[in-house]
Formats: sequence, structure tokens, C-alpha cells
Amino acid sequence: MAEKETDSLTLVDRSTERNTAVFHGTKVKSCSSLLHLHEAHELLPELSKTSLSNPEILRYSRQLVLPEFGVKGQLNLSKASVLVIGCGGLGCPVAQYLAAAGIGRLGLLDYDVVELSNLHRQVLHGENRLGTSKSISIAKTLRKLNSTVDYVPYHMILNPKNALKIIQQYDVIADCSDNVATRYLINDACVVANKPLVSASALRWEGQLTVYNYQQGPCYRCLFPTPPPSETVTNCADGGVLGIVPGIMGSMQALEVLKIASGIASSYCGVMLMFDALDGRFRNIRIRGKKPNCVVCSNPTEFSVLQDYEAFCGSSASDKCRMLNLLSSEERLSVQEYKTILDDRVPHILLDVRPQPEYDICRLAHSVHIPLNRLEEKTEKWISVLKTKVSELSHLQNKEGKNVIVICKLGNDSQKAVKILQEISGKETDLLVAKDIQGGLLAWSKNIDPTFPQY
Ligand SMILES: Nc1ncnc2c1ncn2[C@@H]1O[C@H](COP(=O)(O)OP(=O)(O)OP(=O)(O)O)[C@@H](O)[C@H]1O
Ligand SMILES: [Zn+2]
Repeated sequence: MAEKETDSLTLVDRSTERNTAVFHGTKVKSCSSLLHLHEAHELLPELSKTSLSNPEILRYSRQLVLPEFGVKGQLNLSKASVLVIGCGGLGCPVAQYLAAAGIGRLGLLDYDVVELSNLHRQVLHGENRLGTSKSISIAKTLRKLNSTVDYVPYHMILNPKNALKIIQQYDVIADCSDNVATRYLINDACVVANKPLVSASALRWEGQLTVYNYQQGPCYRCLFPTPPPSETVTNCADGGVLGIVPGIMGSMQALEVLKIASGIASSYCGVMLMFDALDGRFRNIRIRGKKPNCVVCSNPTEFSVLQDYEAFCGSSASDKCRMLNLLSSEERLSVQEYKTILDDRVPHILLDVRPQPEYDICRLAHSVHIPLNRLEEKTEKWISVLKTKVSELSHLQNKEGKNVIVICKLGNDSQKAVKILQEISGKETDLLVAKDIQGGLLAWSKNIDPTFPQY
């Protein structure tokens, strides 16, 4: 049987690929073909002229026998360089599969350090890496998986000053970042440097993927010329994410990077993959082509000075917790001031406006719960729920009215809630005096009660 299958390998196609073995995958029947690569190699010395070494042939054998990939694909991959920007939920699977597949050089860029809340999805780090650089952590882990890859960790933030210089040094760029300012920066630098950009995102139960600036396809700005309002953008810390979702999207991203780097075209130029993990559904949708008057790709040579992306997007490229400032300082309490209110037994209601799942995780025992989205509805039903809660506590009446102190996780949603309460209060005179707690429950845990959980 082994002999028969060895026969089915066409070993050298000298007319087109000198010194390169070409395997006719349609004839290679099963994974036992690994054996035959070796047998063939020993039997026919011509094969040793391939640029793949014996250990490489063995290591990559299962992908070498794929006719669409083959030795040529492997050699292309081994000469290719990929920059992974963001070493988090997407960056981990991207880096892992590219390293395993035998990419030549792998740039790993992230300014951040590993946190405990990263580990459910950022699976190349580990408990022993908490507080250490994410980019260096990935390089360390992957050196154990494939020591032949050239890993280049960059423990730094990608910014307008360094982006072009770094991106120019790589063949394909993978955007595994998590904020809009960085996405525009990477896009613009890729257009200027003329690099294909494989871009993915994952949040909650959903993922998206597409390839920009590739084969005359659109760039990110062609599709999204202006950034979304910063208050509408959510990150994983606020919105949540199931770890497997970036795992799936990052694997898809690695696949498209591999196809481009090995010389197989990507399937996602002008097409966007939409993944819904709750429904278990993948959909491919056609997206708009290049925008003729796109400010970057209509004239990339003019666009050589990268701009201030944080100002352009109205949001930071590094802060995980965006801090809103919707209230005046008189309308806000520090956690220390709130502690004094508790100690002095000042009458008040503590209104927690976090979503139900977060309230289920932890809460201050005396709090009353109405999620912000319910308050935002401002329907009669929810106003009356609020009024009932307040009136139930009528003995808490102060001279000025009834104190309602609002708390959330970080002190952003609580400000929005105070605004709504003020509006309601304006209509229903004498109802309440609303203030929020700066920094929310995270500040409470950090500054007042270290036993209170952080999440
Ligand atoms: N401009 C940038 N330069 C370098 N790294 C960046 C930049 N923007 C984002 N990143 C990195 O991209 C990664 C995105 O991954 P992900 O969203 O899974 O992680 P996270 O930000 O640690 O998560 P969480 O929001 O739960 O704290 C982060 O590690 C972040 O530090
Ligand atoms: Zn464009």
C-alpha cells in the first residue's frame, strides 16, 4: 500500500519549479502521506534540492500535501512577514496559527500588560505572565511552539509617529486592535505603505472580518469616512465578549493572512464576514468598493503626514476606560464622600444603574437596581417604578428633597442616569436630588473596600 501511494506523488516539476517538489494533492489520499514524503525523499535524491529541510517537510507535511498550498505556498510563507497589531483576543489566535504554519517573521505589537480578565480569551498568556508585556508574552509562548519563526515583539503603542515606519517593514498587516482611533491609523498607514490589511473585530457574541487595501478593494475609510460618535462605541470591558468569539474571528483572520502571504488570494476583498455566535450563523455580505474621493486612497502620496487620530475620533487609542464628563463637580461625589454619607447615616437612596448581569456579579447590599436602559426609556412604567422606590423611602426626605445617589461600574453610565433623573425631577417637582459617584464601583473597590470584587 505504501508503495502504491508513493507512486501517486509527482515528485519534481522541473519545467516550472526547478528544485521544487510539486505534490498532486488529488492523488494523495490520506494523512498517511507524511510517510510517503519521507520515503520519496530517501528514494529520489532530486527532492533534496527543494529549499525545505527535512524537519520542515515533516513539520508542515499536512499542509504541504494540499494542492492549493504545496511547497510553493510553504516557501512563500517562510519568506513572508506579518505584523500583528494588538496581542489580545484576536492577536493570540492570529499569531498562534501563523507561527504554527511557518510564517517567516512575526511582528507582535502591543503597549499593554496581561491582566487576569484577559485570560479567558487571550490564550497565549498565562497566570505566570500577569503584569508582563503582552507582546513579549506571546513571543515567549510561541517560541516553544515553533522556534524557527523570527519573532519581533514591540512593547509600545502604535501612534502616528511610529506607525508608517513599522508597517513598512512587513508584507501583511493584521489589525487586532480594539479602538477606532487605532483602526484609522492602521488603515491610513497601510494605504500609504501599500500593504494589505486583514481586519477583524469581536464583541459580545458577534464578529466581523474583511480585507482592506488589497487587489483594488476599498480601504477602511472608503467604507467609514467619518468615525462613529465616541459615546456609541463599546469595548470588551463594557460590552463583554465570549472568549471563543475572538478565537474564531482571529482564526479566520490568520487564515486570510496565510492565504495572502502564501500566494493564494484572500476571499474577503470587498466582502465582509459577519458571525453571530448566538445564532451560530456566518454570513458574507458584499461591501462598497473603493470610494473615488476617499481622502486617503484617492491620493496616498499626498497623505504622508498621519494626523491626530484621537482628536479625529474623539476617543483615546489606549485608555480602556473612557471617562465622560457630563456633570458638574457639585453633582458628583467621590467614593470617600460617599463613605462619609454612609458613616454619618445621611438619608439617601443608592441607585445602581448597571445592566442586570453586572448587578448579579456584585452589588452594594443597600442599593436599589434600575438599569440605565430602563431609565433611558423614560416610559411611564419606569418613572412610576422609580417614584415608588423613592416614595417607599419617604422617611429619607431631606430639606432639599430626596437624595438619590447613582452608581455604576466606572462612573460614566451613572452620569447619564443623573441627567435623566434631573429631567424627570424637573417635571415631578420635589421628587429628588440626584448625584453620581465618580469612578463607580471600581473606585469603591480600589479606594474604600478592597474586598469588593473588580471585574
Ligand atoms: N494603538 C495601539 N497600540 C498598541 N496596542 C494597541 C493599540 N490599540 C489597541 N491595542 C491593543 O490591542 C489589544 C486588543 O485586544 P483586546 O480587546 O482583546 O484586549 P484588552 O484591551 O486587553 O481587553 P479589555 O477591554 O477586556 O481590557 C489590547 O491588548 C490593546 O492593548
Ligand atoms: Zn479609501
